[in-house]
Formats: sequence, structure tokens, C-alpha cells
Amino acid sequence: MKISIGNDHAGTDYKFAIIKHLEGKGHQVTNYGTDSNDSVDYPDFVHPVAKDVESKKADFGIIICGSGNGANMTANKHQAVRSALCWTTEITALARQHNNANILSIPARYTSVQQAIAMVDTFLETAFEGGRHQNRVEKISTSC
Ligand SMILES: O=C(CO)[C@H](O)[C@H](O)[C@H](O)COP(=O)(O)O
Repeated sequence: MKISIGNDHAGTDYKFAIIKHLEGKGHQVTNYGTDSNDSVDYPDFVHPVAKDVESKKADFGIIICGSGNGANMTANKHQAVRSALCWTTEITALARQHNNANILSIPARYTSVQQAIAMVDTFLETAFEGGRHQNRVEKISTSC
């Protein structure tokens, strides 16, 4: 799969662990940074990931910041993006099964690297269920 990834300073170490894991499984990863632990602004590194998913240049996106909230809010400004803030594998599976999420937002300061990698695997391996969820997901992008 083609996966784009971006993070702020809170997510750098997690990002490198996730990239190593994904590349080990044969995935093609585009890394938008930051690759440093110096303080940065998360939107600068999340918008490129969301653009890749929106344009279908990437199959999925992974974004990481301290709480996962700022990154998630940023990604969801993009029309074709459904970014889900996840903190357990169960929530992650539901984000794919029920919401057809195409970006996973990880809260680096509130989860372990091992848990983050488990969530990444769950996200990539879980299919959208469709059915009763199809209409609901389509209504997300309908303006009020
Ligand atoms: O955007 C966030 C919160 O919604 C992220 O968690 C950031 O990583 C966090 O705000 C960074 O905080 P810092 O004190 O500047 O390291």
C-alpha cells in the first residue's frame, strides 16, 4: 500500500518506529516530517498527508501529534478525508468498519509505540463494512 505520514515534534520518534514497521512489511511510505524533536506547527506536516489521501496519491494517511487532536482537526478540513483519532485497536477497527476512515490520527503522548503500531496494523487490515454505514458516511460530506 501507499501510505503518507506526517507528525509534529511530539510524534517524531513514534513516526520512525512506524515507518520501519511499515517498510518491513513492504509498504511504500511517503514521509512529510518533521524528522526533528524541535518544536513545529503540526498543520505544516499534516496538510500534505491529507492532500495525498484526497488526491488518491496515497491509499491511507497516518498523522501523529501529542494528543492527536490538532492533527485530526487539520486533516478533517479536507473534503475527502475522514480522519479518526484512535487510542485503542477496538476504536481503530470501528473507524475503518463503520466510518471508512482514511487517515489514522495517533496521540503520541497518550499511547505506547507498541500500541501505536498495533493500531496502524489494525487500521490497514480492517475493511469498511458498507451496508447501513454507507449512507451515513456519504452524509458526512454533505453540507448542512
Ligand atoms: O495539537 C496538539 C494538541 O491538539 C498536539 O498535541 C501538539 O503536539 C501539542 O499541542 C504540542 O504541544 P507542545 O507543548 O508545543 O509540545
